[in-house]
Amino acid sequence: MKKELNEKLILEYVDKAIVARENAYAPYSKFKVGAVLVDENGNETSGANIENGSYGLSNCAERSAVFAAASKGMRKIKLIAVVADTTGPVSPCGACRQVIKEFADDDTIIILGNLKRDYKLMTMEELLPYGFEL
Ligand SMILES: O=c1ccn([C@H]2C[C@H](O)[C@@H](CO)O2)c(=O)[nH]1
Ligand SMILES: [Zn+2]
Repeated sequence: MKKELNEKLILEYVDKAIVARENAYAPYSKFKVGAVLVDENGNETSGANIENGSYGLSNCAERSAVFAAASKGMRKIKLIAVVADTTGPVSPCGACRQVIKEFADDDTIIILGNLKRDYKLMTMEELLPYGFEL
């Protein structure tokens, strides 16, 4: 998949994550995050962060996207793009890195971006080296 990726396509995924971010429910932190992922069949699913008045029950955008995809039967993530309104590309939390890894390969493409369309391209292995595996 990496070979087929060019800047135009990367920015298309950044833009899709920006659209997904619009559905974020973040009345407490006001920090909206969006994610879009592509599975091995080319199917796309998106997610946004969904907060709760009991703050600890809030769910990040990345996990929303992965859980939505897995609930539809998706079992292999080939690419995931994440965006937030950050100065540089957003950096996913540790919990989300581990949850993405469950359905990823070492060479799964990770696109980290922001609303200015700055982006950083990396692999799963780079995002979470030495992650937990059963
Ligand atoms: O990579 C990240 C980092 C944070 N959040 C969410 C969790 C919470 O709703 C808000 C502030 O941490 O942003 C994400 O969705 N993804
Ligand atoms: Zn997270």
